[in-house]
Amino acid sequence: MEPRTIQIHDSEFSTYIFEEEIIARITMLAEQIDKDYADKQPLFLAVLNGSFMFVSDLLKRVSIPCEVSFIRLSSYQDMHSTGKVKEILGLTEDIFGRHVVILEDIVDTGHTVHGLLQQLKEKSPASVEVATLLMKPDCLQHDMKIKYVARSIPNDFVVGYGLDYNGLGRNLRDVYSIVS
Ligand SMILES: O=P(O)(O)OC[C@H]1O[C@H](OP(=O)(O)OP(=O)(O)O)[C@H](O)[C@@H]1O
Ligand SMILES: Nc1nc2[nH]cnc2c(=O)[nH]1
Repeated sequence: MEPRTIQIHDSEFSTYIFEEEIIARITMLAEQIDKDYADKQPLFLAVLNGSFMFVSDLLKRVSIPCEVSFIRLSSYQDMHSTGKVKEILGLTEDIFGRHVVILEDIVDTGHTVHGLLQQLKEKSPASVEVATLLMKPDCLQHDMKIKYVARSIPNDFVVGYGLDYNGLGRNLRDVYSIVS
């Protein structure tokens, strides 16, 4: 496949993970989830916005009975200045006793997923795991295990396949990495 370079806002990006590889990796992830969650009827919780393409391509390939729901996380400053805390918006399901799988496009510092895991665990699910398209292991700032990772990447800013740069780039079929 021919590499392509694009401009988004003030920055240049180059093709990094092509659609074919993305789909192949997602297919493997779906097979693993099918095995691990057979007879468990998991509830997939997709974290918007960035996860929308990943969620669509993953769940088309998951064949066990399952449910899916979409949540957003609103950021606000904690009163005690411990950093950003994120409140879950749109979680209407009762997750008590359920097998929950969080779906993310990327785990970078891990702040988002870590905060979400803490809040979900307070609601006593039977289990909670995370499935992410991309992960930057060198950036992770929390001691946590991400069970399902389609692709690990270095610490470079990426766009495409749901991920944006200041609002643009989510519609790209491939993942692009920053050049300059
Ligand atoms: O591991 P972290 O450092 O917390 O970064 C990962 C988060 O960043 C992105 O979301 P963003 O807040 O950009 O919102 P979006 O999904 O609407 O683009 C991504 O979708 C993850 O939720
Ligand atoms: N678009 C985008 N969003 C992110 N959120 C956390 N890391 C990233 C990244 O590399 N790209």
